[in-house]
Amino acid sequence: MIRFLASVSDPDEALAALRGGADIIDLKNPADGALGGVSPELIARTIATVGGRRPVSAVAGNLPMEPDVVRKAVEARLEADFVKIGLFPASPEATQSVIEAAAEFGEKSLMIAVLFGDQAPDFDILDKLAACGFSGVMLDTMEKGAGGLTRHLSPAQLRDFVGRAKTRNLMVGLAGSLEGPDIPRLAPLEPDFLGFRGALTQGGRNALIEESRVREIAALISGDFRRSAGASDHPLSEQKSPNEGVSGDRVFVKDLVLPLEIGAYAHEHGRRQDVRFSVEAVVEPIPASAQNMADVYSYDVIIDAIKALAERGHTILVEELAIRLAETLLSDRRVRQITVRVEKLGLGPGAVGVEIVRRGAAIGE
Ligand SMILES: O=C[C@H](O)COP(=O)(O)O
Repeated sequence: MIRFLASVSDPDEALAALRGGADIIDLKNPADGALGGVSPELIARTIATVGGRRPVSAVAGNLPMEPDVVRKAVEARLEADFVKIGLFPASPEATQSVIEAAAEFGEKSLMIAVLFGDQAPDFDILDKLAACGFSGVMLDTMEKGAGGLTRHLSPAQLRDFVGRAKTRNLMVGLAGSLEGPDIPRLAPLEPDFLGFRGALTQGGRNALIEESRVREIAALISGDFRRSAGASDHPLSEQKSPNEGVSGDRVFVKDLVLPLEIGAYAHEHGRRQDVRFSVEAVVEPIPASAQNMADVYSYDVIIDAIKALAERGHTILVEELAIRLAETLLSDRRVRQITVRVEKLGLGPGAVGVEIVRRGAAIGE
């Protein structure tokens, strides 16, 4: 099970996170950089408010890699269930001495080391963390304006990190400007927790977190993305072609490209990107006497429906576009089956998207 860590700045936000379904309440001052610390007094008040309903973690702060400074900061925060200690860019010797200095607290609180995915983190340090009594390790990002974790580290690097941590019995977390669409991409790596702050607000990570947004992220994290063994709908089992059994003539529109506001990531909002539509309608056989538009199902109807879709405001998913289009076109009783392909063309690979096949009610779907 993947747990949901929500970073909050005070008791009120802690309650919003708790009500929204966060599993770990993580205290930090987001206005003070990646690991801005809050006072021990605020930690105590938040712990009292949470009242044992969830574990509370606290960051030690944005600290220089000096053993005495880090030791003092951790000592003042031991009331929290976890203390997150940032391993900021420094010489290997300085990093090692900070880890060794923290070793004395391993019995009193669970210590989580934070590495930064945008600062060329050294995963070899995990051996030292395990040897010095750390309970866990996580990745975050330091420069919050420079893109999320998945922009800085490849899927293979993230998998390597999670695997190495687990092999060393370290609890492992991933964070760093993560958004909802990152969850199904990171879930297969099976981290112990995913951490969020910016995605829980409407105006960036310094705005107040909103319970409804916490709820959305909680729902995505608890969703089951894994196929259980022996499931009858195994992808390799024999599938009937969706076109089987539907007869008729075919009217199609191929490769109509329109600029649309579409996408789930924040960077896809407020701009248009090219989307390619291809549609094939299986329709009643065209009568032999057909001579004018009244006798046929026109491809113009398809083009108009696509253009109407492009006029609407921002759409999150290509799937939604495909389904809306299929529904619109199937409302014409002459249409027996619709195949809709919707492709985004601006995301790097040639095209990414979805193709769906839907049948009219009379055909039985
Ligand atoms: O510990 C997790 C961080 O607070 C994540 O913050 P962020 O999502 O704004 O990068």
